[in-house]
Amino acid sequence: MSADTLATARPAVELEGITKRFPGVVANHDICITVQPGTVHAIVGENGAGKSTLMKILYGMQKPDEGTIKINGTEVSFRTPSDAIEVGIGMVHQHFMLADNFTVLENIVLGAEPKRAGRLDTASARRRIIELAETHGLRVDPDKLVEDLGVGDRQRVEILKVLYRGARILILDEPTAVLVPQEVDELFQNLRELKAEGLTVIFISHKLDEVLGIADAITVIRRGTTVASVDPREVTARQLAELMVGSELPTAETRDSTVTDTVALQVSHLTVEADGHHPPPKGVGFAGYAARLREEGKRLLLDDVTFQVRKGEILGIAGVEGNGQSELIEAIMGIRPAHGLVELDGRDISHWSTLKRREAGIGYIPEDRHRQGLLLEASLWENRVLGHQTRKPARRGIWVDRKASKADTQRIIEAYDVRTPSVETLALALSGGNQQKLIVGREMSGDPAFLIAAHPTRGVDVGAQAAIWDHLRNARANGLAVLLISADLDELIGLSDCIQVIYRGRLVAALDPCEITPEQLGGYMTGAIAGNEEK
Ligand SMILES: Nc1ncnc2c1ncn2[C@@H]1O[C@H](COP(=O)(O)OP(=O)(O)OP(=O)(O)O)[C@@H](O)[C@H]1O
Repeated sequence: MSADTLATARPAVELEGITKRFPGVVANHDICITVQPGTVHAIVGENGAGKSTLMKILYGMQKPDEGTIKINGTEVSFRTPSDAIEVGIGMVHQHFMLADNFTVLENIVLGAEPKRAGRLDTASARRRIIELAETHGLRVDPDKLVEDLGVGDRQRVEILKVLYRGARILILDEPTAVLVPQEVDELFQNLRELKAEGLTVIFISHKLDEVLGIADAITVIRRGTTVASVDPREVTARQLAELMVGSELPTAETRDSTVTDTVALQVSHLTVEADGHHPPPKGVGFAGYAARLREEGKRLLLDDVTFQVRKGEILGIAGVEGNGQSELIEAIMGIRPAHGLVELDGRDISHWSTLKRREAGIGYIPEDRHRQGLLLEASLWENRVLGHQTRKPARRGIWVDRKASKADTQRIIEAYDVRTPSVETLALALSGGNQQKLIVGREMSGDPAFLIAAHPTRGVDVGAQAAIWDHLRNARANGLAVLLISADLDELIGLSDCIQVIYRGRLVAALDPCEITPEQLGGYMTGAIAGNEEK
């Protein structure tokens, strides 16, 4: 940009004195941020700092109580996201909002269809999508079904979708949380190209190394207000973390093995069919059944999975989302029928209900905290009891023991640093990271024998992440067996005693976390490096 244009270029976004209050909480207080056009601007802050609230205000989902918003120098007031889209703002949410059984083209135009004589003008939509994809280096095939796309491609479709609606300012909410390192590189390349085209990107992230790698400017929010605007060339990840948290961070771990010889969970020949569950014919055992189904041309979501987790061990499962990890968790929890054997402490639990499995001591941190982890309309203490109704502290005789449940919720709030006004607060009023901390605390309570931890620190800030890692390590040292599924490769490598890679429903490689780099792991996960058990 020449000095002249620099002098005349108006900021893409100016937020001045933004304040937003919720009952009992000031989520945003006097926030001031200026985002220059054609830049990538990162917003960082610990859980509950107020980032999402601010982005919702900028996208017209919430109204500020005070303050002004200017877009390209003009003051605006949004009532709904449509108003924000109208002036060129687009939002890519963390959880993709695409329809799986529609094509890329259909997903992109959905809700903004070009019509000719009252009918969908597919030809002009296709032309425009191809043109947008080429201009911004976002390669996708418009005719592919979304269900056949990998995570990185789906994200590109989401970005194209907002560009198609004319966005010049893009808000990305934790865009790298679900990507492997290679995909992160591609996304960043895309963002650089968007920038070169003069578009502005605002993005929220907890991964500070990545923020430093891509951002042109960084704003730090702490306890609802802007505490610093920093130049990424002038700070380290550690300094940035300390600015966020306002104190020093815990130091790195020691890696002493606590793995015992006692098997807590044994999974044998676990197999899940894509087109529903059909019990095997009489006389056919589990071993070899997957091979038989394969020969019959059946598509398998889980393909003959066998492994064990011993007491004191964390077994990590690495995989690009959609390679069978959800099916694996659901089969172990008894949510989804499967062929094969699941044994807990030597007992066959394959035919037990989910509730019975939980009562037998399986803790479960689910991957989707909104659908499976929390009742958003219920209070925190009621959520503490959820799924644990039949156990202490919830149960007294046939009644729920409210007093004990509330006291235990308070204990979790303190031990896991859940930021909330009280145990009576509704779960929906907590920030995403604080909801996650509550679930982790609940599932670690009551001495589980075996814990499934799916993305245990997704969406939590660096301080809380270190605390959750500590809790997991301590529990492991006390004999807990953990199955850790995570998209965060540093987390997998840092916590696991062994890492298994899942690819197209199969366990294809067993790796030593002390010897593997995130890049190599990413290679196995995407199939670029062939595993040793390919059939
Ligand atoms: N609808 C709501 N009702 C009441 N309080 C809310 C609501 N939404 C957010 N809050 C509160 O506002 C504060 C800021 O939350 P926000 O979700 O903006 O944080 P965040 O920085 O995005 O956190 P995270 O990194 O955990 O997602 C929190 O204390 C939260 O509990």
